[in-house]
Amino acid sequence: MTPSTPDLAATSADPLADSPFLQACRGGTPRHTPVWFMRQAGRSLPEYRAVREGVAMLDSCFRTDLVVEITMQPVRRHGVDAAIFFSDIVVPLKAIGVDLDIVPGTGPVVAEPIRAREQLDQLRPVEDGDVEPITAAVRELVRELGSTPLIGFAGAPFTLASYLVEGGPSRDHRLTKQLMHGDPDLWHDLAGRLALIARDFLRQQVEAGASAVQLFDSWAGALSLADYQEFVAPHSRTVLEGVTDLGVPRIHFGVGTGELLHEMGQVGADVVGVDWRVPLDEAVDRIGPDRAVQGNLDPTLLFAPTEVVHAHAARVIEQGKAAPGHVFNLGHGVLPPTDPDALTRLVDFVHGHG
Ligand SMILES: Cc1c2[nH]c(c1CCC(=O)O)Cc1[nH]c(c(CCC(=O)O)c1C)Cc1[nH]c(c(CCC(=O)O)c1C)Cc1[nH]c(c(C)c1CCC(=O)O)C2
Repeated sequence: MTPSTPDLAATSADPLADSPFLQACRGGTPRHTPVWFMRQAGRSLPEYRAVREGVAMLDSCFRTDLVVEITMQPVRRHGVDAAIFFSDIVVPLKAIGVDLDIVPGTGPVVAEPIRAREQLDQLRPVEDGDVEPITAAVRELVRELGSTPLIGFAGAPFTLASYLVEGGPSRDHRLTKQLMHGDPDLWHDLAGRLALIARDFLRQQVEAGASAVQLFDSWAGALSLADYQEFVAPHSRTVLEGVTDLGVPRIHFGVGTGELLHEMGQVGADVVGVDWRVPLDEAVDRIGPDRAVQGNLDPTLLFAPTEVVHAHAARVIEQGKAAPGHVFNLGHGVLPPTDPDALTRLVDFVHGHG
């Protein structure tokens, strides 16, 4: 290169090169502890409730303008270190034509719950055309977000299967476990199809510009370790290892997964999300020293006085130092009645403290 040639590396510099979130995911020590919140976009924000007025949840997920606006809202308001793409775990199922809806106050409800082999054919692969408004939103968001990374996500096979088999949210996942143990071949076919759907949905988001992914196995904590290993781990591995070549950090999270943390780290995760039940230093002992962690302030603590929230947050940051990288988050999603100012104060505290 002659001295007069512009330095290409400098002119096309990667705006995400200094991202504290990406550095922590990769096991580095960024300038401050990065923080984002599961469900940061949503009902805790008055600006969210305003734009969602009169628009059904699933319709909003297929409207590029709304996805972009809703994803940006918490980034503008709280100054979090990552955006999470506004969508839902059932969106790829809706996109391939599964008859389901998201009922306010309940969650996903499936018109014809899956109980028999003949019903599996509807679970075909997600093609690019099925999710065009969504990938368009990802492309637009990545431009608008600049130096803030975008996290893409999908629901893991077990959590998706639970909604499809039960027909809606379930406390005990009875029918799902009945299928697993009563007809293991059908279970593995179902979970295998869901794994390909989740994998392809993640790939589509990353190819459109998302710079990390999170696989939500929210309800995996309902399983014993033995059942997780036999019936779930191989399928979650298909999803996470199916995006390895894209080179983005992979976060894997579930609720009540204290007994599964090690295994969840072994199915292709770079970062293991931990709920509030297990202190992060103890979680690191279980997961092993070669994974970053994400978590884990109890979301209900945000209803406590600020000094109590911050004392607990300081403890989370301290305990997170046991891991090679720590992304601060809640132990599960933001609860809708949370005061958004409490979230903004928490972001400022984490940035000033870590
Ligand atoms: C289990 C699960 C679902 N959806 C999701 C999970 C995994 C995460 C978790 O464990 O919480 C994932 C999800 N759903 C939503 C996001 C948005 C991104 C973000 O985190 O900010 C994410 C990451 C939006 C949403 N998804 C949903 C809402 C609320 C709908 C509304 O605003 O009317 C939002 C903002 C609906 C939904 N969808 C689901 C539930 C249980 C609900 C709540 C039902 C209710 O209480 O009304 C299924």
